[in-house]
This record gives sequence, structure tokens and C-alpha cells, in this order.
Amino acid sequence: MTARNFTSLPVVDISALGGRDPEARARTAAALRVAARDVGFLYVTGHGMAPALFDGLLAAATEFFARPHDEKMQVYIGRSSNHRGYVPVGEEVFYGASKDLKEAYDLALDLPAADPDYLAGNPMLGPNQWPALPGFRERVGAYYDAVLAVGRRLLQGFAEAMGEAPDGLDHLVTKPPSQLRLVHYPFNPEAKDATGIGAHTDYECFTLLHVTAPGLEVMNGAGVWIDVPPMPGAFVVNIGDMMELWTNGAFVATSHRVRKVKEERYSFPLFFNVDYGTEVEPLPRFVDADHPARPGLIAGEHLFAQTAQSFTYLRQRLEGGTLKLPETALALSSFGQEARKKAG
Ligand SMILES: O=C(O)CCC(=O)C(=O)O
Ligand SMILES: [Fe+2]
Repeated sequence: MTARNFTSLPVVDISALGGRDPEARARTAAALRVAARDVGFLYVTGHGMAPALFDGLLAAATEFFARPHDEKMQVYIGRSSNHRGYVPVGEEVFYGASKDLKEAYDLALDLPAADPDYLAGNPMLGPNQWPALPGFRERVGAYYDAVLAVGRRLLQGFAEAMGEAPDGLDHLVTKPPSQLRLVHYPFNPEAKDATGIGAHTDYECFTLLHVTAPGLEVMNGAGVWIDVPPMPGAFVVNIGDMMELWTNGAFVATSHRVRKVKEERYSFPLFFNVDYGTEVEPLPRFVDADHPARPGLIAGEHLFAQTAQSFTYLRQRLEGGTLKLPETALALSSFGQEARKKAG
């Protein structure tokens, strides 16, 4: 078995990140580098998040998804200009045209309505749409703040793993379009062939995922789907498109999917991103004659372009001409193993 033909995920304890012991930090960064290069997915322990935050998030999500459809549609994502709110079953269609069997509630950094980027029409930045459920905003907001702080520490570990100074990327994260999704996969015994979520890579730097049940599968270098069961107390972390690009493909944005669920399932990915306007291009140390630099991208435009191609309400705005894709927009599945397969 070569390292890229992994059959399980590495586990990395990140408690040394942000600490005072540079050697322990460097060992953590080295472990992150191996995991990012050989697998693109890992379990992260030692993150320090209190269990009550997960419990509060799950309770809030359970209450929200149990509300009647009409009530959830009061915060329908298509009512927002910055991609926040309720995503009903069937709204999202991934590459390969699988209609996912899931509903979601999407939020991100909760900016004031007076934020200049929001007022200027940025499609990803601005305020959240909050449902009128007592305690929802408090519990979900507390989780968001805590997981984003873990993400900032992890970014320092990945920066060092890429050969940068640990704080070398911090200045790129001042107002990031880092989205938290509350995803509910209902159990449907009738569904014969529905995937929970079609195969894809994540569009940001990396993802911190908390799930309640098995179902996630990741593709290894041989194209074989590997099960990723939840590990209690650990985050599942995966490399996204931006880190694949910074490393010119040395780190892999590993394709993943959720197969048809055998039980009701909740999942909570936090997609950690850099600021909307960040120009991401391969770092020079990853470029040589055998590895020519891939074209760069604007982080937020990439996120928006990918999102706009997979959400029905945005595709309708594109078709209706009220919305335009950025000029640099790539097709879906331009990263990860699927892209490698397409390239032959
Ligand atoms: O539900 C999961 O386990 C993964 C969800 C996911 O991959 C995503 O939302 O991007
Ligand atoms: Fe994903």
C-alpha cells in the first residue's frame, strides 16, 4: 500500500498549536503536512472545544429542522442576497447532477447590515438570516465563534506545514466568508439510490467537520471510496481547493461524498476561508520545471462561482441574467481526485 492508497485517516493532536513550545509546534505541523499530502483528510484532537458547544448546536439544529416546512421557508436562502438561510431538500445539485437528499441551514460571519462589502453587493458577505427560535442564535453563534477560533489556530499549523511562518497567513483572515452549515440528512427508507451529498471537494482552505453518524466516504489515490466514521471528540478535517492551490497540488483537496443514509444524520462543516478578495496562487517553493504553477484564483470568487453552479436559486439568477459568474470561474470538480481522473 502506498501512502496515497490510504484505507483509514491519520489522527493529529493540535494542542501544541499556538503554544509556547516551538518544537512541539513543529512536530504538529510535520504531522499535518504528511496527512495533507498523503490523504487530504485527518481526525483532529486536542482542539479544546467544550462538549457543551456541540450539544447546544445539535439541540438548536434538531429543533429547527423539526419545524414545519413553511416556517423554515421564512428564512429561505433565496431571500438573501449574501447566501444565508434555509436550504430545502432538492435545492442543491452537485456535479453529476445528483439531487442531494438533505436540508441545511447556512450561516457565516454575521456582519452588520451597514457593512460596506454587503452594501456594495458582495454575494457572500453580510448579515445572517436567523430563524425566530428562542436560543437558536445564541447556541449556533457560540459554536461558530469557537470553531472559527480553532480554525485560526489550525491555519497556523497548516501555514507551518507549507513552509511559511506560523503566523504568515493570519493577515489574510480579517473578514472571511467562512461558512458554517447545519446539515440534516433525514432517514428515508423508500429512497433507493439517493446519495446524501454527491462527490465534491470543498472550495475553501480547509473544513472542520462534526458529524453524528457514519456515512461520509473519501476517495483515495486509487479511486476507492473509504469510510470515515465519526471519532468521538475529534473533528474530521479536510484540505480544500485553496490549500491545494497554494501547494500547487502537493496537498490534495480530497473528493468526498455522503452515501445514502441508514439512519437520521446531522453534520456541521465549518469551511474555513481567507478574505473574499485574497489572491491565491502556488507558493514559489512548490513550483519547479516538473510542477509548473497552476493559474491563481480569487478565494471568494471561487467560492461564489462554485456555489452559484450548484444551488438552484443561484442558477436561476444566472440564467435570468440578474447574476454573473466571475470571469475566472472554473467548472465544478476542478480540484481533487476527480479532476485528476478527468485530466487522465
Ligand atoms: O455530512 C458530511 O459528512 C460531509 C458534508 C460535506 O462534505 C459538505 O457539506 O461539504
Ligand atoms: Fe464537503
